[in-house]
Amino acid sequence: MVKVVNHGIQESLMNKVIDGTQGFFNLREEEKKEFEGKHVLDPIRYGTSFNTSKEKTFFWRDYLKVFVHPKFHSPSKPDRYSDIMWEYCEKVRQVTKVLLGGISQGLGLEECYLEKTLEVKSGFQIFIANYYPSCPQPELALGMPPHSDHGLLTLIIQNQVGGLQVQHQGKWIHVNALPNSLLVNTGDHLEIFSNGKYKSNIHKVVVNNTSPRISVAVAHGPSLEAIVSPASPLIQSETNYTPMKAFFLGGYVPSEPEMKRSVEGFNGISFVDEEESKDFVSKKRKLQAAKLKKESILAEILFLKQRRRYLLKSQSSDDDNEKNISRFKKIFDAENEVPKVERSNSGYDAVVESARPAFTSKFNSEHHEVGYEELSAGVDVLRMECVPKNYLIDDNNRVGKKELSWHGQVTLKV
Ligand SMILES: O=C(O)CCC(=O)C(=O)O
Ligand SMILES: [Fe+2]
Repeated sequence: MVKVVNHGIQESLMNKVIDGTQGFFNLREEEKKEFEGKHVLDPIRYGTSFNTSKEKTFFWRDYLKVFVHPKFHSPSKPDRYSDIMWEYCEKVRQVTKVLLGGISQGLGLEECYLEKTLEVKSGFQIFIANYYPSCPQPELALGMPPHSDHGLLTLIIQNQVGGLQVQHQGKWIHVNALPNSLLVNTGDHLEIFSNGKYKSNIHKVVVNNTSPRISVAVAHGPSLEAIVSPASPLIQSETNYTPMKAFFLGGYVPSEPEMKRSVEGFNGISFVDEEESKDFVSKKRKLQAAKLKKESILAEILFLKQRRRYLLKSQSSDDDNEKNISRFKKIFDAENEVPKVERSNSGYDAVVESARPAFTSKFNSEHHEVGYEELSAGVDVLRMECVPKNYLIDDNNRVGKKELSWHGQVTLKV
């Protein structure tokens, strides 16, 4: 983690971002609920982190996550928040570009090497506003569990209340932010790209019982199209990092350890909680299996079509062949089925277009990235099946449904 000062972003703008964020979390519950995304890929998601299923620690945080690049989204409330977000995200992206240039040079590469290789210009930028209410029993809760961030660099500002801690040599160090500074976390993609020279830092957030804390973390990553591998000049004969897809939702399912790491990272920049991730991956696996099945059926159909053509051509008077032909005819008079399948596939992108999240260039038509039909299909399926998961501890410390903004209602029990 580093602290950046003299970054050129006006203090007044940073204050407006924090005030606007406070304004957002101050909205009435029904108003905020308008932005309560249903699925991890929704471009705007307001929600609450609350996980009691396994751990005995409670996560004490509300959040708003917005995909702001390559396509800009923002909540329509409170007034002017959108403009402020836009201005801040532009500025913070410029700072990130400069930092990445410096990092690239620090690795002995050309200044633009990292930016070009990882297609950062069309990379993702996610605005994550965190609200940690003061907590009656802070020793039993965490704002955010230990994690590393998933992308390249996450730039954080906060109101005057501390709580961020970084792990250093096995110990948790409290981060004292300098006034008007940006706190910068190095992410997993940077660790891979630098072949381990820049480690992604592990951090967590603790809460307190006096003042609510607000932080705004803006995460920056490569184009989701990019395969993140160690920069070739940094590759050594041994101990190389394994390349990974910038975003595993883009058509490939991660291995268990990768999944674990990604989930940790995702918690960090708060894409998903663990259950949601696992659920997503298991659905994606099923979809991939279904896709394979569909492909093999289509291949079989193609083969039978050719065979039919061949048999028709040969015009054999042979009885057996007659029988075969009429059998094939029967099958392929149901040939209409085939164009239907094909039609629905080729139309997929259009159908799902409106549901596409903008953060992922893969799904973003403006960036001409189409064809991830199984993911698109996954999005659709998940949209239908995904139920928001908000929980409340009842008096017997069981877990059940809960409304958002639960902090006031909940008694902590371990
Ligand atoms: O609230 C903070 O200071 C840190 C937030 C964070 O770690 C994250 O959003 O990944
Ligand atoms: Fe983080």
